Amino acid sequence: MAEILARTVEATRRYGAVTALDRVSLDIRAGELVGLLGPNGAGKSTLVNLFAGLRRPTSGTVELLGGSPQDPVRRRGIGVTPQETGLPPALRVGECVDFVAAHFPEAVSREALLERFGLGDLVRRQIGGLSGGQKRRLAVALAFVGNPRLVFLDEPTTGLDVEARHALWDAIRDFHAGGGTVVLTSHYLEEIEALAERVVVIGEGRVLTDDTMDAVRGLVGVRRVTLTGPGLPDLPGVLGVEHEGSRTHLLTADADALVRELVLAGVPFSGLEIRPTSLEEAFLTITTREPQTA
Ligand SMILES: Nc1ncnc2c1ncn2[C@@H]1O[C@H](COP(=O)(O)OP(=O)(O)OP(=O)(O)O)[C@@H](O)[C@H]1O
Repeated sequence: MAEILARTVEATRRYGAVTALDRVSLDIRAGELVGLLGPNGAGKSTLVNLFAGLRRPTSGTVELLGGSPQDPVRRRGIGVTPQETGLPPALRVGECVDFVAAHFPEAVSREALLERFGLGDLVRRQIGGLSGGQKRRLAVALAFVGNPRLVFLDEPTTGLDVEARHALWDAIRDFHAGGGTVVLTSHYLEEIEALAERVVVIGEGRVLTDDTMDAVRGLVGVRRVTLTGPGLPDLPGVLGVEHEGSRTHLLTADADALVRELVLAGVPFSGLEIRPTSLEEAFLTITTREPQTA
């Protein structure tokens, strides 16, 4: 098994009466690309902040690169893009990168970094004059300046247009392909779907699910069988029926059996499509079901 780069053991974080994280135990291993998914206020940012040493747990322990997340030496091995960043408006883009790079023994080259994040043309531009999307890209790029082993990206592509988002995904994939470890949170399910190999679903401060992307998608076990066909009879194993124009969607746990039934019933149909549940459907099912007692 790969080395554990970050770990929480029974970590709880309270803010006054609010329990933002409730006894969370999680290992992040070298080479993983982990997506943290959960509704607003679930505790995702709190978890990232504990890992990155920006907050301490109320109880339980947090380890980063084999030591304390408060240890500056460990922190030099990671990169972080918080959900909100305030960059100094008077600094030029290149100066800002140089300033952050000065904190790391093995910083990447400024040119290579800005190129990778599509900011090459903006090196002399003052940060105050950047668009919102450009500022966000710079904030994400800064997580990679120190040549980290592990990056934490909290909602990295919020506010970016589709093209910029995809470019950023490529940069994250490149980093991962080169052996880098990534933990990211996102509200865009398609982003988690496009990037993450492992999905940790968090709800009300607890880990509800921690599994591979495929397993999370398959968790619900429901398939959607779509076809065009007039007057479908009642068929066994159909959990739900939806109509959309001339198309009918049949939800079932056993698509193979349903198709056999359709054929045996001699129903004329066309345009048969079978689709696994989307991450969105799985996510809604996981986060709205009764919490399991620990
Ligand atoms: N500094 C703070 N003071 C008080 N309460 C806080 C603080 N930070 C977070 N909380 C509360 O802790 C809970 C978890 O918040 P957190 O920001 O970790 O959730 P999140 O999953 O990142 O949400 P979002 O998707 O909206 O960013 C929320 O109820 C939030 O209001």
